[in-house]
Amino acid sequence: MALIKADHLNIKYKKSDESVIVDTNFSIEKNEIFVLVGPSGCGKSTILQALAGFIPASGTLTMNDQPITSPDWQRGVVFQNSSLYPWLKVKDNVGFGLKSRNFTKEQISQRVAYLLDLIGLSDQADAKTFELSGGMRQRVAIARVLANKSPLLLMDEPFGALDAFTRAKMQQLILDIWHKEDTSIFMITHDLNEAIRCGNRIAIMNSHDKRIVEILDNPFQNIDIETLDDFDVERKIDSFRKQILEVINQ
Ligand SMILES: Nc1ncnc2c1ncn2[C@@H]1O[C@H](COP(=O)(O)OP(=O)(O)OP(=O)(O)O)[C@@H](O)[C@H]1O
Repeated sequence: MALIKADHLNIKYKKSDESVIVDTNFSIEKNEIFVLVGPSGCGKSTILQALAGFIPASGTLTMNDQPITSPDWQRGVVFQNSSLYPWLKVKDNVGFGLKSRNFTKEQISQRVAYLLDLIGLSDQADAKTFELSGGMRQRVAIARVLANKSPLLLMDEPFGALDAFTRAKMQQLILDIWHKEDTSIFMITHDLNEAIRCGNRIAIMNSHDKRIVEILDNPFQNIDIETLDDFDVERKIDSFRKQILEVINQ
């Protein structure tokens, strides 16, 4: 059974007459990284918001066969500029969501310590978030969502505001987390190299169809394109990138 199922999905914003998403179909399997790419304004974030339960959609949209009707901890969201609680220490930001659920103090502090180690910020546990760099803040935002053990992470351009070097490190971090944690990921990116490095499957939208028009299996997941020096593989990746671009520009 697919984790997420979207059948004949339509999404329309309240104050608008026209649907932004029309009759789209896709599923997200358990433990997959599903990446969505497409031109600016095509409706990627709109799909993510419906998945999060922030906005209503018509058609079928289910998680584990249950309709998605409102936000809940089962779907954790990371935005490009996720806001943290500036008055709380790093460790309290990470553990914040757990306090409202039935966990003991001991369980919370164990989970927080594990996550800080996972994101490489154990030394910053007592720092305030404004003392951190952009990349560090984004790592805390990811850990805060992971703390809930959400079966699905929804990431909207999570590394869009970071420099290329930090971005590459964050992509590796996401892959490491994905290997260690029992989670699935829906990620939006503008960066095709990022899509090819991280996605198991790459879903593609163009600027006019208002739906996902193609979903490709990615044979190159986990390959660090930036440091690749195998000419033959590089050529194949280049042709895969062109294949994606052709669909985007259809
Ligand atoms: N709250 C809203 N109310 C009305 N229309 C909206 C709202 N949010 C987005 N839209 C419209 O929906 C369309 C899709 O926007 P969306 O943000 O989903 O695109 P996107 O593919 O994520 O774009 P980008 O890559 O630039 O972030 C756009 O035409 C946008 O103007």
